[in-house]
Amino acid sequence: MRSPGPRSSSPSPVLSPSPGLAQEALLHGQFGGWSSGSSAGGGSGSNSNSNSCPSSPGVTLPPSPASSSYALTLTPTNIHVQRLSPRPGKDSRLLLPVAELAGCSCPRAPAPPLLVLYWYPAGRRRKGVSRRRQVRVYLAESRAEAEKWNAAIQCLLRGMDVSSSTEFSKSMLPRPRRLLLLVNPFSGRGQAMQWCQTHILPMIREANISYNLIQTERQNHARELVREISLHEWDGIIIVSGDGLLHEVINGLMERPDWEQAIKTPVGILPCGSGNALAGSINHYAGYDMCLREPLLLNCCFLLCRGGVRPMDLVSVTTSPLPPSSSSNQNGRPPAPRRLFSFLSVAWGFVSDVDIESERYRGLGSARFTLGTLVRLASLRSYKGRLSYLPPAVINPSPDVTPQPPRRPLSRSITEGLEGFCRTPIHRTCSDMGISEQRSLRKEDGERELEREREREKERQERERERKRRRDRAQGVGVVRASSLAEDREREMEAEERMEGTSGSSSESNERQDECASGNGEEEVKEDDCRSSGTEGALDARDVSEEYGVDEGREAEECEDEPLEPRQVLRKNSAPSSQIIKAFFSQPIGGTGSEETLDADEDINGTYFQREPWKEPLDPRERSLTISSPFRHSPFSYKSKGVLDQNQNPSKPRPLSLLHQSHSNSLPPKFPSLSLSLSPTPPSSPSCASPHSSAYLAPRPGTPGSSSPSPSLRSPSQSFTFDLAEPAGPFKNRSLVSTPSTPPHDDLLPPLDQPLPTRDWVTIEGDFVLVLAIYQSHLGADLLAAPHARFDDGLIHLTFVRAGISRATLLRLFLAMERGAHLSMSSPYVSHVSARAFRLQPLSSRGTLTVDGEVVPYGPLQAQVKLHNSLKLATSHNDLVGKWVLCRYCAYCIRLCIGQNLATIQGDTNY
Ligand SMILES: Nc1ncnc2c1ncn2[C@@H]1O[C@H](COP(=O)(O)OP(=O)(O)OP(=O)(O)O)[C@@H](O)[C@H]1O
Repeated sequence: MRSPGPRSSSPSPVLSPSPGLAQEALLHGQFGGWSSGSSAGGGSGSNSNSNSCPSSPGVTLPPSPASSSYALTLTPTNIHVQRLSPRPGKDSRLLLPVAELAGCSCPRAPAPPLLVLYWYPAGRRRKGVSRRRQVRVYLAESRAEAEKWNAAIQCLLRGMDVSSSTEFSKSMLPRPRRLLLLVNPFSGRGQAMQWCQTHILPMIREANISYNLIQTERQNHARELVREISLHEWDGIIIVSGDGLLHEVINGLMERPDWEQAIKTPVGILPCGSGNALAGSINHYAGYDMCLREPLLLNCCFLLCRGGVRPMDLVSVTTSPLPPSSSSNQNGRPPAPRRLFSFLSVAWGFVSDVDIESERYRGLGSARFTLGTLVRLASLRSYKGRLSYLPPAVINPSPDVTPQPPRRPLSRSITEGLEGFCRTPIHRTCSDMGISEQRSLRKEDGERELEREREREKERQERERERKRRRDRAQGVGVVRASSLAEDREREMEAEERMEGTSGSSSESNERQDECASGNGEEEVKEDDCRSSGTEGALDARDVSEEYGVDEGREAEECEDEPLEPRQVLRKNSAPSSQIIKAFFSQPIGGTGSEETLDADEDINGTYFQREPWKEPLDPRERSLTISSPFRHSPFSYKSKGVLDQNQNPSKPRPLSLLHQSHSNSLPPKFPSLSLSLSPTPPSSPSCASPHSSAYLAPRPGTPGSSSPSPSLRSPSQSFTFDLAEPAGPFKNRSLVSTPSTPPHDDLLPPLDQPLPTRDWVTIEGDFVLVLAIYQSHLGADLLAAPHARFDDGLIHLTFVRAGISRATLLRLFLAMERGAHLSMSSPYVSHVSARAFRLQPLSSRGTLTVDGEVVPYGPLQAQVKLHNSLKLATSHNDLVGKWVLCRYCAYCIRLCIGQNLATIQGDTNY
């Protein structure tokens, strides 16, 4: 039945005019009541937030028609309900905003023709606003009528463009959305599965969403799953857990070869963890009051059912490598910096300490953080370190800021990233520097060289033909003697040629030696022997040389019994390539090395990339450590040489007095040793600092990425002593690089072990109580740590607290954070800044670093805003309700777009 438009009449049974009815009416009709309603406005309604869900889709409703009747009018934003037989003292009208509906249904026959509306109006609770479930059921005149209304409401819920002229039918509806739900049954207080039954699944069914629910069985299970699944089958991946599981999922997506597409898969979170920071942020952005537990879950689940999607920044984080003792290094591979992607935060000091140490109080739910905060306050620590950040004001990175030219191969960047972590002389000897020099030399020689080569080749062929003729003639006389005579003659000729060669000019000699080397058939055989005796490695090297333009004649240098010394002398210019070949030959072939080459390809730079997509080492120890307290063990802390670690007893809390450089309870009174440098480069960097830094690892002076005039000028600092053992095995210097599909390049940051750019960066060095980098508004569901943060603002919001702050002030800071009022707190020890990238260099020997609440190896770490991810979440923004909005660009690009910087936008769309 087409709506005749809103009727302007009261009293009943006609609808009275209301502001909502000023809108175009899509449908209008009369319905009977169903069962006994309890809410104002009449109709049939039932309130429920419990498991008992009598009118959920698929559940047969009890046949209890009510005597009352209703006039319903559907507009693009509301359903107006008018009770046609008003009850005294009760409001006869009810407004159901479409925005508050999770879904609607029309139960199949033989059920009566019912229109069932699942309404979640916001209601005030003790702590915050939460939605309460109400089911309203109306009996239509016919099934067709019920189905038409059902289709019309679903169209509105899905954000489809409709008007009063639209013929609503079931067929015009898009297919139901399909969600993959990943549930961590142990998150928070272990209630995730229970809440699935009572809250999540009923609402998802009501929203007509198809789903597949998988319980995770172990840590990294979700990560492995999303690496493997075919993503096009899903409209979104929803985490029913805390933030830790979402961290796994995002990194799993980024580890896929098709990560560029994969990361566009909408993801969402239904909070069942203890911190629930992202859920708190979603709740905040949607305009709801702060709330926890079930109210928060209902809000997020409701938003999920509405299906709005917002882009969200993703931050690329590079952490220090795993310590060599971990099993990932037992296969001979050196420790490599770890790249991961973060959606929430990086924390060091107080915040990460509380997060990890309060694991022991997990049973308390979110209250564990309160208790952990009090415990840590009682024994306040500070940590020495250096924090550098790139303020957002710098829009166009200068060439200085991006030391890596874009066309440099990723493998090389990664190798450089290993500086200070491993010593790799041999491979660096045959690195890109030697190759590029060789290649540039050859370029300079250019065509002249080519011409000479052609001439030599001609002469060689001519001589070859002459020899052949002689041999043929000799064969005609008497095979044995004649051939030997011919050979003698050949040898004489060759000797003559050699003599001429040595007495001629150097370039001439050079040519003749070439001829000698290649023109003599016998020598060719020997040389080939030599090559083949050089094993596959020689052949590989030759292949490589062909590809990279390395001199063909270099293999002869390996044949020491060949009469080619003059050639060697004269071929001085090819020294770099011969070094390269020597380096290749000096690699033991077979054994471990050969085995490694099975799953890895080596490039000419001495780094390697894996053929197989890189798999996160599933180190059982790492797994267990991720959610463990550093009191029991300190998994990733590295020791400065000579610092005695007296905290080996895993069961014993670490005595504060033993902390290296820690001030524990006696915090320094005022800005202890704090230095702020705006520019130039920070006093030292991990690369400069590491005594293990090798000249081989350093970029050559004057080359891109080089900041020091000479490697020898580097000044080791005591601050960053990487106590890493030399990895064993022939391929020890190979870097562990990423998947074949290269993950996005960090354009604002040099490799972790190289100095930061000299311009634009701000560096603060001193004693910190905490450093927190956050990109969402909430640090926990009840901690509004960055009130101004937006999902896609392209910014990292840094808060750092310096040593000297009193316990009382620190406590006040966290209390104020609950309301987001901490920014207005004035304390000389507390700073808040925004950045696009930062680097954190802990100088204290022990501590805890977390990324999205997960422990990462302790040591230098850096991060930059990189990608946006289309997070599946709905907001109260009308334009997004019911739509799947996928933005192609990261927030950075969007901001630039506003600034009309098209060149940079184009440059940035490649990831
Ligand atoms: N089945 C499982 N068994 C053990 N650990 C798991 C399982 N599934 C996931 N995990 C791991 O448990 C850790 C904690 O999970 P999660 O962060 O989701 O909950 P939480 O810590 O309670 O919440 P929050 O991070 O919000 O405080 C994560 O590192 C995750 O990888």
